[in-house]
Amino acid sequence: MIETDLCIIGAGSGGLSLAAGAAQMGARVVLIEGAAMGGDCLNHGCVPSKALLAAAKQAHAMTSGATFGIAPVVPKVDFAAVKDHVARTIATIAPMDSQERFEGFGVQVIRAYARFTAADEVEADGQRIRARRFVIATGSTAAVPPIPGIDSVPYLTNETIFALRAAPRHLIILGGGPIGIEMAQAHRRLGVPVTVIEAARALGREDPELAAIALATLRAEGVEILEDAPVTALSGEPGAIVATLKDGRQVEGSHLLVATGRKVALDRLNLAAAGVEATARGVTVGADLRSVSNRRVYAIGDAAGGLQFTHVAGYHAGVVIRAILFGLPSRARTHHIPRVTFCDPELAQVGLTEAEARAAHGAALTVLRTEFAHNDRAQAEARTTGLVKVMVVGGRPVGASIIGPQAGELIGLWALALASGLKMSSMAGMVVPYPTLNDVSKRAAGAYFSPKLFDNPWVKRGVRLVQRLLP
Ligand SMILES: Cc1cc2nc3c(=O)[nH]c(=O)nc-3n(C[C@H](O)[C@H](O)[C@H](O)COP(=O)(O)OP(=O)(O)OC[C@H]3O[C@@H](n4cnc5c(N)ncnc54)[C@H](O)[C@@H]3O)c2cc1C
Ligand SMILES: NC(=O)c1ccc[n+]([C@@H]2O[C@H](COP(=O)([O-])OP(=O)(O)OC[C@H]3O[C@@H](n4cnc5c(N)ncnc54)[C@H](O)[C@@H]3O)[C@@H](O)[C@H]2O)c1
Repeated sequence: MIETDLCIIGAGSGGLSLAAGAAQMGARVVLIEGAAMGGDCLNHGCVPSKALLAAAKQAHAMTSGATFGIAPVVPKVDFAAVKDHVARTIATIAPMDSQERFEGFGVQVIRAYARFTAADEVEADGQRIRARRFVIATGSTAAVPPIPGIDSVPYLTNETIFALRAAPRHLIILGGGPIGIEMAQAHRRLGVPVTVIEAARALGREDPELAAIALATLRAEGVEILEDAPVTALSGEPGAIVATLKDGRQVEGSHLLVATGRKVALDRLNLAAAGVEATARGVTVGADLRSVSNRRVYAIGDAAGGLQFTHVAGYHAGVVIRAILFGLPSRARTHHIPRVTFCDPELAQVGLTEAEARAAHGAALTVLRTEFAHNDRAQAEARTTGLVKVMVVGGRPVGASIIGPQAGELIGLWALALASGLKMSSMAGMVVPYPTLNDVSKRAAGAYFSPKLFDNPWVKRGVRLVQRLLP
């Protein structure tokens, strides 16, 4: 029997952040991981997908230099070597998440799947762990839709696609969410024919105007994206898979990637033994991320049933650490959480989209827009596709949407503004270096004040009066 202050189940983005913080601040911590240290993000998610996208971007650059006077060439893609780059990236980052590093912090790491045996006890690898507090940080896995025939055809998920060493002859991707869209563009740029089949609207959570720009770019690069196209049956054999759509159309491909959303990983936990309530979305928690039915238990990251991002899992770790270590009240908020789909151009959002802001604030809403085409750096780099939209209520931003080069970097400024409740005057008053892409954000903020300054007869009268009086 191990007695400890804090037992964390799952050594992914959330569990690792919490374990490192709690142990370094003096708590006795047991961390239990059933598979690879680092969880989805490192092994099957963010890291491999961004490494693959980077290789794809390099390939694309070779085909798109004509504007600069550089003759396009068809890149020779060594698919296995691309995968070596992906594997190397994971291996280089892995020591940060390793068992040894965490043991160095004083964390007791157990490599096995954990299950609750009582309200205050879990079992893993034959050991019983009793703790003052438990944190469920078990993440999620690919949700596989119950399409007739799906069990009779081989399919890939995020856990298997990065291990493919040979380029698919034709990749069918089921689902046009962030995973589907990122994987579609990455594979297409590496020379793979790709068809995305989306049951509803691709990038359906994003501002439709911005999503349309991303989808148009993918289509122009040769990705076939079928929307409102539910699949009614899957058939075929390895290397020749057929998806039959509701309207009777058939799509044939060599490989099938299922990217239709996530299922929280709670099955192995035997939650009933601990009286921890959960739904298909995740552990039932309040804003404090504490189980509503067992106050010893918290849930963070994907398992908490909300936004599913690595930075959210890390943020959740910070929220619960306050309560668990210091007994202080703390609540997770969402209004300042950014998200990025790392297609090219990148698509980034923080706070409310235009439609959400209009529904919430009606006539009090002002929407500001600036296009990358008005940005000198974007012009110099011939990367002018995209725009920034800022939703403003009462002189403060309530949301920002960006599609364009480095949107994922640019959204950080607006995430800070929303988190800190900054006014538009602070954003407009900021001095950014010239020429940088960040000037699009400053320009958008400036647009909030331009009509008040430039189209205002009182300002003009005031200036004329002062000019008459000044010596
Ligand atoms: C392809 C893909 C790309 C993504 N890209 C991004 C991105 O660019 N940016 C971003 O912010 N997010 C991205 N995400 C989402 C991100 O990976 C997740 O939101 C994040 O990993 C969640 O962290 P977590 O700690 O909740 O869970 P995870 O990181 O999944 O960790 C959970 C861990 O718990 C372990 N576990 C499960 N059950 C048990 C048990 N009973 N006992 C012991 N251990 C257990 C698992 O083995 C796993 O290691 C991506 C996801 C995918 C699939
Ligand atoms: N860049 C990032 O931050 C990033 C990248 C990838 C994933 N993620 C995280 O992982 C989560 C999961 O990503 P995802 O893309 O798998 O899920 P998702 O839920 O975001 O999108 C799934 C898409 O599949 C569609 N779909 C559902 N069932 C279908 C079916 N039977 N046939 C065809 N289409 C179907 C849905 O309409 C939806 O558009 C994301 O929501 C996000 O939180 C983040």
